[in-house]
Amino acid sequence: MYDKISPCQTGSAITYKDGQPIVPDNPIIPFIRGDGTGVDIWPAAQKVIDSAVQYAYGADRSISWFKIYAGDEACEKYGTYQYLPQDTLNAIKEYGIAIKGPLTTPVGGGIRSLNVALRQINDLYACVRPCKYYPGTPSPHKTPEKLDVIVYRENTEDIYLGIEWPKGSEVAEKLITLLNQDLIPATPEHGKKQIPLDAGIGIKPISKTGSQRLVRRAIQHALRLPKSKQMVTLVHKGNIMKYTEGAFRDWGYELATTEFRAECITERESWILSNKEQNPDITLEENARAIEPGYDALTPEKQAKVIQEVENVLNSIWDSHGQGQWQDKVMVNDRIADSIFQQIQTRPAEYSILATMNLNGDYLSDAAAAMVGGLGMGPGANIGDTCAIFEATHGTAPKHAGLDRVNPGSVILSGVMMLEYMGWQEAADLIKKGISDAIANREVTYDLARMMTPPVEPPLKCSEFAEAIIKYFS
Ligand SMILES: NC(=O)C1=CN([C@@H]2O[C@H](COP(=O)(O)OP(=O)(O)OC[C@H]3O[C@@H](n4cnc5c(N)ncnc54)[C@H](OP(=O)(O)O)[C@@H]3O)[C@@H](O)[C@H]2O)C=CC1
Ligand SMILES: O=C(O)CCC(=O)C(=O)O
Ligand SMILES: [Mg+2]
Repeated sequence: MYDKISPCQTGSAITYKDGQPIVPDNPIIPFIRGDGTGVDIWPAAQKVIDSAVQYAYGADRSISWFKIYAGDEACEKYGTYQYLPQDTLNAIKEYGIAIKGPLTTPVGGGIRSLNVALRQINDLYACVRPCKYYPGTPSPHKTPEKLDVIVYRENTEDIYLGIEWPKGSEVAEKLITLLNQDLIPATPEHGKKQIPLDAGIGIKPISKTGSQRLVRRAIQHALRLPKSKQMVTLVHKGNIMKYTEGAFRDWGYELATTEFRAECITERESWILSNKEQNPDITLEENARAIEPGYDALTPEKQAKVIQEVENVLNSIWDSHGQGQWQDKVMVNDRIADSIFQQIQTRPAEYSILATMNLNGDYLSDAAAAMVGGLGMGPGANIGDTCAIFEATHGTAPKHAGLDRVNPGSVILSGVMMLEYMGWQEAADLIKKGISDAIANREVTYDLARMMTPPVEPPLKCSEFAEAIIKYFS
């Protein structure tokens, strides 16, 4: 089954039942070291994870690491341009869970992202990136402790599908001509718009299936959170991209109010119900006016639609969700993407799970990580129904590569997510304690050291930070 690698002699594979991993006491877990700073970070992360498992379970549990290859290391082993060998794909499929360091993607030409390819090939449709504050972490934000969000990023479609053509290529010109001469004129809403002939063209598919399976996972996750954090915000730019990003929002609400009807309340429904709770005699029209800004300026048809919406909500969920019962449900709301970037800064405590499409999620997860200490503290998981790959939010940070200086925290925290996913909570908790204590004692790498007051000098090396975390297990 494998060409140039040999699976571990001890241990067995993680399997899946109904989307949940079944984890033996000695799982074989494939790992990709990664390019750039992967050479520094991965050994540090592996050491911390192994120490935590050993400390928590003694001889009862251990991980058998299976080294697999991608990126530069794969080309060295498998030959030129062999960035993602079949061996690697086979191992991930066979063993069900993998963890990886970052992999380089060139800008402009060159290979397409290996990171994205791994997600698409394994159908890891939910990219889960928690951004939570560890006390003592320096932050550019005044109240970083108020931010505790999880970005749920759709991971398989959107422009990351990589279907695009460069300016001047035969297909781009053909497509532009077809659009300009045929499809755009045949669509009245597009008027006389035309695409410049010297445009590159990219395709942004957002499907109902892809959107709803992501939102489904986000709602399921919200249901496992404490009541005060049971919120899912659908983040989109649906005012501009109506049939892709706008549709994502609509499909999200549709799912919440059908499949999760008993468990969810939308923000608008909550306004309708609470208006009636505060004033049992409120008319449908008064209620409609209260929930719809600019109601009086609407056409009679649009006003009738809002009134109908109020009536439908009261008829369908007053008994199950009214009289305050909605306050115990998962709150599903939506925000326009540009606005959420300022909302997490100005009103961080009001958000919990941010469910969004691929590009928005990519941007948002870096921005949210910055608020709680930077990319050195941003873990992530790519989750599907029969496979999961854990990796940091950050990339290869090439200027720091090989210097033993970057923060391994993101990959270590991705390891924490992996341990939690495996149900090895004791080991995960030990690492979280180790990180908290190391930061509280100002034992940190350069990125956190430079933001502390006074700055920590000299900062710990990458490998020393791992040692410090392990030291604080006891
Ligand atoms: N999943 C993946 O594997 C990803 C891969 N990439 C790829 O990585 C490459 C480099 O991308 P780039 O845009 O530079 O983004 P990076 O995330 O690699 O780095 C940007 C900056 O973030 C900070 N940073 C990143 N990692 C750490 C860390 N572990 N500890 C402390 N600070 C850190 C550094 O800031 P400073 O220098 O200011 O201290 C660094 O210069 C590209 O090829 C990109 O495609 C990008 C994202 C994800
Ligand atoms: O694949 C890459 O090179 C970049 C991906 C990325 O930025 C991300 O997944 O956050
Ligand atoms: Mg990114």
